[in-house]
Amino acid sequence: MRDTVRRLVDSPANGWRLLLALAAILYVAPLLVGTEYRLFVATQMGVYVMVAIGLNLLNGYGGQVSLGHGALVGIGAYAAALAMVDAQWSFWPAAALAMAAAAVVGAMMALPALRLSTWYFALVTLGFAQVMEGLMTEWRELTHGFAGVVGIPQPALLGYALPSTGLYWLVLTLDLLAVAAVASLLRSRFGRALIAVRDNPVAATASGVSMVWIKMFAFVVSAAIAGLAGALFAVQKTVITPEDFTAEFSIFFLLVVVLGGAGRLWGPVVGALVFFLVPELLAALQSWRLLIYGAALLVLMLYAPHGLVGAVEAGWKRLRARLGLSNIAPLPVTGAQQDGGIRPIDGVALSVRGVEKRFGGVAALAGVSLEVAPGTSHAIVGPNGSGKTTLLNMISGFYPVDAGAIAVGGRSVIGLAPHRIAHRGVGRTFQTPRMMPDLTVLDNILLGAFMAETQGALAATLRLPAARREQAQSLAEAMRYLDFVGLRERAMEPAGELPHGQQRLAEIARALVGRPRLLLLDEPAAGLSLDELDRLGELISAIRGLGTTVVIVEHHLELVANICSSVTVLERGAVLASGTPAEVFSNEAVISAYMGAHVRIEAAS
Ligand SMILES: Nc1ncnc2c1ncn2[C@@H]1O[C@H](COP(=O)(O)OP(=O)(O)OP(=O)(O)O)[C@@H](O)[C@H]1O
Repeated sequence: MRDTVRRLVDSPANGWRLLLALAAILYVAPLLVGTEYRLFVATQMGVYVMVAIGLNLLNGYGGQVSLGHGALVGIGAYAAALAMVDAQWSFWPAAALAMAAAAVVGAMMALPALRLSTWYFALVTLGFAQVMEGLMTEWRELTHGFAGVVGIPQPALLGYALPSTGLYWLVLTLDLLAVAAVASLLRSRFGRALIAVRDNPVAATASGVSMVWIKMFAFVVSAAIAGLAGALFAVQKTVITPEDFTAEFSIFFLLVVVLGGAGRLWGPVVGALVFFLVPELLAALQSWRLLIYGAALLVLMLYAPHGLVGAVEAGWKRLRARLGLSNIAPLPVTGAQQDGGIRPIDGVALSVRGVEKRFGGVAALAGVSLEVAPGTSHAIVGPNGSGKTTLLNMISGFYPVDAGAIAVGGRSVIGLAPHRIAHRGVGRTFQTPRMMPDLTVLDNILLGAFMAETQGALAATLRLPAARREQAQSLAEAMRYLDFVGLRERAMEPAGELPHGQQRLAEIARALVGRPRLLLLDEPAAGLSLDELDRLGELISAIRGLGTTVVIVEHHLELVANICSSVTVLERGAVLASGTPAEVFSNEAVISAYMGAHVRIEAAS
């Protein structure tokens, strides 16, 4: 018995079979048990699923809360209805117009997202939804005011008007296509960037992702999906009025996403199903409905924060563990696909001249200068608080420069945003590793390939051959760098489960996948065991061997002496000494200001 269950649970093909069987049931159900009323409810649910799929992309995967999606559905619905009724368009061009109109309005709505924090932004979207509702009522010449748009015709396919079963099938098909499209978008660099912006914006930016751009992208795609749902909403209801698109309507979609499981592919489907079926089943308890909803949501938030799908996933993992099955997915690449070594990198020079930075009354840097030749490794050392990390943050654009000049490869990077500096070939790691703990190590590393990939979002979503080829290349490249840092065996484990030292190595691998011409490492040896320290030394030498210029902030002076050809010592934001490790570490001023203290620190720890 246990073996049978084990076999059933362990076959990935069974998951697909189940999915196909469910889809087949959904397609044939109207022929077997369909009544007009049931078809109406099922189609409406399908339309709502569509909105929730789009909102899940934005909210679940992108971490942006929109309380205005109901209004975007309204815009799609009005655009399609007016085009079909007043301008006699057929359904498909009207649906395209609905998507475009919602996308444009969505982009306008997203503009504040670029400046505001999540919850302020949510409030802005709510306000926006109210304004849109007002416009739908007041702009009578266009929207027909309170009366709304009536007599919206049925969509036609190849010249034949679809009966209600046909509309149900159309919505079902579009829902399945939308899930598939979101799934393949999520597997691409766009999806990885979106999730990274949600989970670790600093890592995303350092990997070359523009926060502004990716948030805008998510909002526009999500709005376009809401627009398409709006067009379907209009043809299904045949009459639309401003009252259909109230603020509660918007909040409803957010609840569907949260209930089903934000950031879970099938979350919106399950959420909408429960929101629709429960009232049907609870018809006898109609007056208690809101109370039951509220209580259910509270319980869910407390005990299943990842929604119903999240709870099922957790249960599934427990079941697999109990059956002695691994929850770690197999590696998606074979050794053969990984063939081909790591290509050399063309390192660039770094020049820092008279750089200053103040934080209130503290002068973190007071006129620091240093030069690093291409392809060499340079260390920045100094007592705690001497300004080392601040300098790295300024070279990589995370802090603006108060005064002075910084050039990478002879070109100034002053005033550039961090993601733009990353595009100039500057990669970095952080004092505390910036990993996305719930993603696999491999997915974390793949974020580094963001800049190397060039395929557009549409090509990635449609999985065109060129996009698939590029993704396969990135995967192979990521695996090569995981091998390089010695983490191949742990590629499919959640990054958060790696010990601290390995997270550091993984972060270096991520930076390397971006093929940095200048690599900034912030205290890579902190917290490493002696073995790991040896490995790190070899690794940094190997990285320099690739050709990359390496700048390393480090307290571990033996490591510095072994791997760096030049050193700058900072003290209280100024350069105390610079030269070869031998020169610097025998300098009296350095010994008394730093190394003495350092030796004391080491002795104490
Ligand atoms: N974001 C910030 N806001 C205010 N002060 C800051 C900020 N970042 C750094 N500082 C201050 O600037 C000075 C230099 O800090 P920094 O982190 O660059 O030193 P560090 O040499 O990297 O030290 P450590 O070896 O401890 O990492 C310190 O006095 C610190 O308190």
